[in-house]
Amino acid sequence: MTTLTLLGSTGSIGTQALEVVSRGGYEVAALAAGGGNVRLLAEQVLDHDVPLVAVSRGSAADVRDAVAAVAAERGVPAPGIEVLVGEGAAAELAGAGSDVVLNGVTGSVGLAPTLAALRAGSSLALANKESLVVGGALVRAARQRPDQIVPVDSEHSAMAQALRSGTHGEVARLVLTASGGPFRGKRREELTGVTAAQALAHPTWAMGPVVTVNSATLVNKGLELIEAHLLFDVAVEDITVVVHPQSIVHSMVEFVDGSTIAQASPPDMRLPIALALSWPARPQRAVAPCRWDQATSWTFEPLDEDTFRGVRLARQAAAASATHPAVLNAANEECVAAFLDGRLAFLAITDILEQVLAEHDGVAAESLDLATVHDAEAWARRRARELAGAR
Ligand SMILES: NC(=O)C1=CN([C@@H]2O[C@H](COP(=O)(O)OP(=O)(O)OC[C@H]3O[C@@H](n4cnc5c(N)ncnc54)[C@H](OP(=O)(O)O)[C@@H]3O)[C@@H](O)[C@H]2O)C=CC1
Ligand SMILES: CC(=O)[C@@H](O)[C@H](O)COP(=O)(O)O
Ligand SMILES: [Mn+2]
Repeated sequence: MTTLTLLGSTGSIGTQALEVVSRGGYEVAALAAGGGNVRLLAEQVLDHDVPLVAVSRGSAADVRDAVAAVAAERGVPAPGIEVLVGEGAAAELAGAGSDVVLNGVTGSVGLAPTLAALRAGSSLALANKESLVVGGALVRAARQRPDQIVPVDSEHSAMAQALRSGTHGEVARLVLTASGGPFRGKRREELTGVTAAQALAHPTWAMGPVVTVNSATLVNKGLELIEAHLLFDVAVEDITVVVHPQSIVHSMVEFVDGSTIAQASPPDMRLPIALALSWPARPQRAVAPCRWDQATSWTFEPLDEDTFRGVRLARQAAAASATHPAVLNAANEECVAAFLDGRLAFLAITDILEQVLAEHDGVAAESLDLATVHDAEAWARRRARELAGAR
């Protein structure tokens, strides 16, 4: 049995990971969540017989009471569980050592658990792209072996699979596909008054709110561009973004001989999750493969970078300094929270990111440490809040 520590268990990635786990072969050693949904967490504890739980907010009593309530409803005795509480609790779990740690937390709060899992020697199934983007060279340096980080993000899972077709020196470029989000085809002036509900209506994926808004601004694709650069050691100039509205080709690798290798499957995160858990082996049970007995068409189109500036901003951040990517992400987290609260207009998100990036005094890679990253993030969050408040 492979032991699994699952961070962000109550979210979109977390719940789908537990569906994969239910197919067998894994022992869930520990679960971490924010504490916003202790009822679901308690159900997961009982469903998967989990002895250890962490929550960043709330109390151990809240979790134990919820477990006792669910156990009573099911007519079973409440299991004794260990509960860790606080902002450092997820990292403590990640550092305790499991065969695999799946980081499915949202936001740069995932950085400490990512570093802890790598230092503990666990295989890190990484959905939390923010930790890699923010930590950059620090995360890469924490790896104890080159393949210790296994991507869960659908595009990077696709690239990792396609990269098996050649050597690093044979790669001409990575082709990162984007759905285009709910506003694909719209011009900038048509996006002035769009609401959070409209931005949350993703055309192909059902995901948590932050990554869904990031898909709408194309900031998700910008973060994924930096993620691909860091994971696969390919220059950002050699990564092309192409819009593929069907979300079936999850990304591609073009090799020096002109061959392009693509990975295709219907938009269902259970496949990249299952693959990340069993990597480098393939899961033995298929997750919803493509139907080849029905007419279908896949289309590809260039990204309108003047309307959707998330990718361009990420390219600028990656080129500017070692801390600009962390600043981009931190400012974006603040702007997305304000947008979801109805305090900020959709178009203002990338306007503010552009300004915060331009104002940041970057730090060179040689001087990068965790404190520097945290300082840069704290500055970016303050500045983004000021700019959002002034609008
Ligand atoms: N959803 C998807 O299909 C995809 C997601 N990703 C990436 O995966 C990550 C997770 O996304 P998604 O599942 O959509 O997000 P959700 O918002 O659905 O879930 C986030 C999870 O993180 C938990 N959490 C929040 N803060 C903390 C904390 N401090 N410590 C521990 N757990 C915490 C939440 O707990 P609580 O419920 O208690 O608040 C919840 O379980 C993101 O980085 C996203 O970009 C990548 C590709 C696809
Ligand atoms: C499922 C997944 O990996 C998401 O990150 C997805 O990429 C979002 O879709 P977009 O292509 O619209 O950003
Ligand atoms: Mn993705």
